[in-house]
Amino acid sequence: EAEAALVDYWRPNGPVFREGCNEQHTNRRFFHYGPILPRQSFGTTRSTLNVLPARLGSMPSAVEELQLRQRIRKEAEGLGDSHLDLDQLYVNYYSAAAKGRIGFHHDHVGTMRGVVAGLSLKSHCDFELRALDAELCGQPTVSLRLPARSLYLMSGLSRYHLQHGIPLHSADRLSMTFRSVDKAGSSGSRRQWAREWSSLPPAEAAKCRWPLLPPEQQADDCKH
Ligand SMILES: O=C(O)CCC(=O)C(=O)O
Ligand SMILES: [Fe+2]
Repeated sequence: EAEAALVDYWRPNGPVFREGCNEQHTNRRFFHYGPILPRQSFGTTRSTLNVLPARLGSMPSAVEELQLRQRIRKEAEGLGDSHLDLDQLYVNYYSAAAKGRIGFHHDHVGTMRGVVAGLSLKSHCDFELRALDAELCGQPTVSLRLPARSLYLMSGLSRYHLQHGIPLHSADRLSMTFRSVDKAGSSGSRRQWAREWSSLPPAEAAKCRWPLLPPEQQADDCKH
């Protein structure tokens, strides 16, 4: 039931379909929540993410109602990442008809903290891992089956060393990838991370890709 609601929300021609965008090279429909992303960091397969320091947008209400972040944190306990805010979310809809896939890449190290968590919904898929080490070049990739309704966690080797990718698949799949913005390790100061979206200079704002949901109202706003 919960899975059906999530799949329905992001389905092709569903309620938020128009707010997503197609990733040019790999035909995924893509929705993003949390930090503001600079436009120029899109379309590369090398690093998926760079962020602009300002307040973070909210998570979709279904994510909070299902307590997905709390549930993932529980599963990731013991992986050595003590700041699992999981405040950045990519939702990818891979349509079989559109030949959706994702090429080999590393998730950005430096702007995103250690653990990356991914949910696979609607269909299973193959998840491929490869090493770039010269001595392992030419070795076959490692292929894992991610079952439908499963969670994977990348840390250590899979996060920092190997690249991952998802090849074409014969059924539609929806994935939700959660990460944690590394505010401490980034170039943004505390004050910059607290910036309201409305205070971004127009020239800077024009170069951004905006999350689908704005920040939650601050408690102070409600008191007036
Ligand atoms: O669809 C997935 O599970 C993987 C998505 C992914 O690797 C990414 O967004 O960086
Ligand atoms: Fe990735």
